[in-house]
Amino acid sequence: MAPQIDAVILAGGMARRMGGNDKGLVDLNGQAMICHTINKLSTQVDQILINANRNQAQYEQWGYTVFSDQDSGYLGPLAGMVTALKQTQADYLLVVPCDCPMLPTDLTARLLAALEQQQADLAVASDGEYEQPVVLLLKPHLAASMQAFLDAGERKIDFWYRQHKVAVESFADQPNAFVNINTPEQKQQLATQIAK
Ligand SMILES: Nc1nc2c(ncn2[C@@H]2O[C@H](COP(=O)(O)OP(=O)(O)OP(=O)(O)O)[C@@H](O)[C@H]2O)c(=O)[nH]1
Ligand SMILES: [Mg+2]
Repeated sequence: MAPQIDAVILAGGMARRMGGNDKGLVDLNGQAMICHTINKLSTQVDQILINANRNQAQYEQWGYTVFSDQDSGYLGPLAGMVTALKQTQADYLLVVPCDCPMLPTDLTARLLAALEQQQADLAVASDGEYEQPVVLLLKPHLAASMQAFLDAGERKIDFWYRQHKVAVESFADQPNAFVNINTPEQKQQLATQIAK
């Protein structure tokens, strides 16, 4: 039987480089940025959860389950991940950021295959050069270790996952897959590219 896979889209940051506007909700070519991410994921997972610390009602309008960090201190992406890991009933949790609108359509399948083949606890995507620490496939039992890491005051995601058996899956075949939008200038550049 195929494993159940939930996805959580992280939209819980302060988006300071975007000028403090909620990054998931800023317009990218006529749609909220997170809608581009949702469109990429919708056929890849059983359920999509959205992690946001403000504007929850606006995210709920699309019918997805929205939740905020258990710890409301803006502790970084791990705070959203650990909350989702504790909530999910699925076999795996796919984690992606809201600000990567060009994610691969075979992201889940390839991360799962890598994880299973290597009998790993988690899989991380790579662009061929750099690992993408907020693009992960996780087993829910990892919640305890992630919570302990946060409780110790640690925040760096790759430091956390290196404590476990990690499969790295390269998407070097899709050069724009992890284009990451942090500033209005980057958003404008991608909008122009998509429109071409
Ligand atoms: N749940 C949660 N998610 C976060 C937090 N900080 C960042 N993220 C998410 O993690 C992903 C990557 O973070 P960044 O690109 O640094 O986003 P950001 O922190 O909102 O933006 P900056 O303030 O410009 O750094 C984004 O999807 C953010 O929404 C947080 O404290 N809690
Ligand atoms: Mg940040």
